Amino acid sequence: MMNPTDTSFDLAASALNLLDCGVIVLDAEHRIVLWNRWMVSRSGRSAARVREQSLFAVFPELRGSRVEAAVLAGPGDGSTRKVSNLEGRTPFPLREAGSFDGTRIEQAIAVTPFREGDEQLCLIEIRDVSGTVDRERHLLEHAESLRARSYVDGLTGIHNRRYFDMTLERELRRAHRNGGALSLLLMDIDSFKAYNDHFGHQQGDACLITVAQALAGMLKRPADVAARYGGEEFVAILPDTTLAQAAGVAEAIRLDIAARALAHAPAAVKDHVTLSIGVAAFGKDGLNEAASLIEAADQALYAAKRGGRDRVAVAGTQ
Ligand SMILES: Nc1nc2c(ncn2[C@@H]2O[C@H](COP(=O)(O)OP(=O)(O)OP(=O)(O)O)[C@@H](O)[C@H]2O)c(=O)[nH]1
Repeated sequence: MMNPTDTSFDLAASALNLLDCGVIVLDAEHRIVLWNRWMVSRSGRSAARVREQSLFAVFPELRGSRVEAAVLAGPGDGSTRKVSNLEGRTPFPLREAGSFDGTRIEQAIAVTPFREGDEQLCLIEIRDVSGTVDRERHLLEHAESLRARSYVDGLTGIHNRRYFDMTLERELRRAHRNGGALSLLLMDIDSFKAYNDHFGHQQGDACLITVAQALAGMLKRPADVAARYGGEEFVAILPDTTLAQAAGVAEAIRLDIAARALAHAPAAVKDHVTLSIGVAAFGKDGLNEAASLIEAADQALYAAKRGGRDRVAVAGTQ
């Protein structure tokens, strides 16, 4: 060991106390021989109080932890063992300086056995990584919220086209595998240009929100998906639903929107807001690809428009 009268020893002791991390040195019996000031302020225990005591008597909760395992493992190849990421990040009951009942600081811990002369010692370094962990958590939450928002239509709050495309591909694969039914509704607000021209674009937006929310509310099964397809067009994916059942759902939606009696422009076909709906189903006439299924629903929608609007048309029946 160093000579305590050596000035380099004093220098080392001062530097140790200035370090922005906890430093503990244990002897071969795991008794604390060194405990720097960082440890004093974060643990509320002075060096005099803990010196010569076993680390596991000072912190009984370390028993059975990976910190204990790393310490007990002895010198091994003399390499440093990083233990903090292998278990919770707060193995030591340490809190911010001056706060003895606050939350524990998050810790990165390194355990390094070493020899000094004949003595077997063990260095434990503890770093406060609370800021990093907070930033990490914040970034994760931010990424999650961005991901969620990238699937939501900014105006209406229901799913967007991107989510629809992804879900349709997935549901088509599932229907292929299980030989199950899958139907698609393509819905368009009738004479919406006239609505905008008469009431203004802002009220047009409010109308889109009302219709979108009504649609989403009408679809009761958890696997059903309502999305804004673009402009004043909406779409619904109905898994495990046959063409005939989907036609029934479409008719219920049409009636629900009409029953809301939302005033329409004088130039519109009806005096209230109405929907035209095209229905198509997977499997019928080889409609087993997203593009052909959408095309079939679109043609049915066009037939509904041609037929006078405010109606449901089913693919393959016009
Ligand atoms: N307010 C508002 N209007 C939109 C939005 N997206 C599309 N539109 C309008 O929706 C109208 C759609 O008009 P058209 O495609 O001509 O169809 P339509 O007037 O609904 O007539 P039919 O579909 O044939 O019954 C256009 O005037 C678009 O400007 C939007 O986000 N907000």
